[in-house]
Amino acid sequence: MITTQGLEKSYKDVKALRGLSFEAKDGEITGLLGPNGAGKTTCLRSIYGLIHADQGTAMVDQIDASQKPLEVRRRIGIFPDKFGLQERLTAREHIAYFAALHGLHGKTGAEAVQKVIDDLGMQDIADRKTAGFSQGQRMKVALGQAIVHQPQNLILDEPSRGLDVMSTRILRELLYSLREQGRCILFSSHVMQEVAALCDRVVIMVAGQVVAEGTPQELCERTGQSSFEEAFVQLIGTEEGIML
Ligand SMILES: Nc1ncnc2c1ncn2[C@@H]1O[C@H](COP(=O)(O)OP(=O)(O)OP(=O)(O)O)[C@@H](O)[C@H]1O
Repeated sequence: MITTQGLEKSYKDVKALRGLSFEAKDGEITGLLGPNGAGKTTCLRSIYGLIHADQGTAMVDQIDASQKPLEVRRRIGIFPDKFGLQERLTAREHIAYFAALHGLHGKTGAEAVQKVIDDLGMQDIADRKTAGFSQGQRMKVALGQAIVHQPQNLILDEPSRGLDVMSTRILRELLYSLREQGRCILFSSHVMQEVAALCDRVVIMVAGQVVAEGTPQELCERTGQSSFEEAFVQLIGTEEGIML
């Protein structure tokens, strides 16, 4: 579970976060939706302990990210937006490297890697060098690296940016299965359709603050709109910086 309470962060005279409070629950996919510059990346970085908020707290499984960043990082998997793979290494070696970074060595490490390979259905590609991998296969390797230490929480910053249709579908199925396992999945996006299709709950943020949150259906009902797109435009007051 991830919660932020009153997060504030300024970069010189730019106020990126202005008292941001929201919750992403276990067993749910929560989408952080907002236009460019809304503060989504700053929020995710505060949760991961990469930046210190000026005020407020980011908690992961009830642990304060600014006070115990290492403990928090053990509980989070980060899905990168670029899959930088070494072509000479196999998929298994890529994932084993991340297992080792998390202190999983020897038999424990090998078992952790095998579990991820099985969970992600990667048996057929596990021992191939990654040179020539399709985008979907590369994405699975990246996700394997993110979850090899079995984190309770998964964070994705703009996950489908640049993904082809097939890879987007694979990612969606993988996220659904992680949700089934009771994990907390938080992702940021400015692509409305993606959020509406994928998320159980949506947190809409503008200029560093939450302006609305709820299920896509609740947000439609609250605004009296039949489409999430119209509801969203009404809630944030503009269409700028948002992709359909
Ligand atoms: N390192 C930095 N130095 C100065 N200003 C920054 C820095 N990082 C972010 N900002 C500013 O803080 C605000 C929020 O940026 P942030 O990247 O968190 O937003 P975002 O919602 O992730 O945007 P996008 O969808 O474009 O990635 C923006 O005005 C941005 O220019």
